Amino acid sequence: MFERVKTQLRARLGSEVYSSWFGRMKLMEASKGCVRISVPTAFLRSWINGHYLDLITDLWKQEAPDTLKVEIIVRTATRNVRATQESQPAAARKVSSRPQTALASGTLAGNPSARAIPAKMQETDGRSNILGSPLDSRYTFDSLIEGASNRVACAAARTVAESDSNAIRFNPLFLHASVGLGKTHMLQAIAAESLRRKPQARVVYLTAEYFMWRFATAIRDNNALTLKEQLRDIDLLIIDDMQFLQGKSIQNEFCHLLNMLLDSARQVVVAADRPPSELESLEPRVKSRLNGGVSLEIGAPDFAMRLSILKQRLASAQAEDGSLEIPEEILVHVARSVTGSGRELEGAFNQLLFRHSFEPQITIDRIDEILGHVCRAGEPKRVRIEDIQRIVARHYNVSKTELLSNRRTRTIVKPRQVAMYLSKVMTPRSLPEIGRRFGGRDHTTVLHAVRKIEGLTDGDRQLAQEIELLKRLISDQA
Ligand SMILES: Nc1ncnc2c1ncn2[C@@H]1O[C@H](COP(=O)(O)OP(=O)(O)OP(=O)(O)O)[C@@H](O)[C@H]1O
Repeated sequence: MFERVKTQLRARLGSEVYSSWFGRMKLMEASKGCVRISVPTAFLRSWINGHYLDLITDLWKQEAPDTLKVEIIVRTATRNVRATQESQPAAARKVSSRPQTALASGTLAGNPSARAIPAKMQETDGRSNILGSPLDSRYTFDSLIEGASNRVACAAARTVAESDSNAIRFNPLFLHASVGLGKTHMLQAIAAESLRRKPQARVVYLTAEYFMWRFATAIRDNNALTLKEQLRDIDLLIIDDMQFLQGKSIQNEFCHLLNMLLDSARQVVVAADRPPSELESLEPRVKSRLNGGVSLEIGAPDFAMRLSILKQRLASAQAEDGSLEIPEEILVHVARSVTGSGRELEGAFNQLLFRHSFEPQITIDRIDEILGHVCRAGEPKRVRIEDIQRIVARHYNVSKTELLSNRRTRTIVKPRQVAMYLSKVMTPRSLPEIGRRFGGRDHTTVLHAVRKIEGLTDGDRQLAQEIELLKRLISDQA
């Protein structure tokens, strides 16, 4: 039923709007007339509530007439955030996953409905970062552990934070890394250090989603001009999670701003989960401007870095609880076992701290049990060929039997080739294995399909977007 509602939404709103706002929706619950759909950020929740809730409710009612209510919820970080914060409309900041985050009252600039901001995030709010998101005061260069995987990026970040406007060297500075490897930490450290050195500097740190929200709200309230003038007047613009910048008109605005800042020698720093050339949803002009500076990758931390991160976490936990003792051998064991991102390490450390509070003599075996859970959570999800076939068939409105049949009509050949292509790129299965799963076809047929779709997506933007949408739908199901 959820798939049908999504198909209807896509048909009514078009692929671009659909993938911008609905691509990351997940159905959490549908019972007793109540439907709960989750999205990853408060920004998306607020936007969907404000613009599309009635439409979604109508579509559900068409599928299930006894539907009373559709509710959009945020699926992450809810443990740290009080209900009052739920009304906050913007992905104005990236909420840290630390459980001890405290809340205090305050107001986001220009955003009266955003009432609660974690206390540790308030220090620079109300200063020069007024147009942007509040900074988390824990994210500084002092707390950023340097090592082989981020040394070059750290050096560039420090140079940017320390240089004055006559000595700009890397512009724009583009940092990319997969999730949890410290992009936000590094960006906010740049903002904090710049403000520390030049308290009067106009520094703006924003997530791309917040940028979209600021513009969309300003356009709605006929304030776009004022906002543009304010943004024009800044010294350092820092944009996080660039991969989420969607929509042609917002990208045009961003492109104007980027051109204007770069041409007037103002520093711009951008981070994303991939390099500029791979940001499929970005307009070529934006990509090319972002490509014109320096692009650096942050890699996964090695053992030495992981151990340093854990030791640093322990030191700050000990600053709050002087009696806390965790033997070094345990930290070494955790650093060896949790080999993923800083965020996974943080998760492992929080688990450790929690267990330690009622099991102070915790053994390495017990830690393995606990970390088994943390490590599994960090593993990539396994995508199944059956899920790919089911989702692709539904997307193109053909049956799975038709997809696997020998019929050669165009309306079936294309979905079949797309499904084979996705099976190749999203699973570790070999070409012969994929052929077998597609009604006993030869591996050369699968190879032909893969090449055909690869060739088509190069020139056909709509197909490329369709493939991206399908990838997301499939990953969400995995
Ligand atoms: N080198 C590091 N030193 C200290 N802490 C780190 C380092 N790398 C990551 N972390 C910590 O790991 C957590 C996740 O980092 P952060 O949020 O900056 O990652 P990200 O790359 O922005 O993730 P996402 O792609 O999900 O936005 C943070 O608490 C951060 O402080």
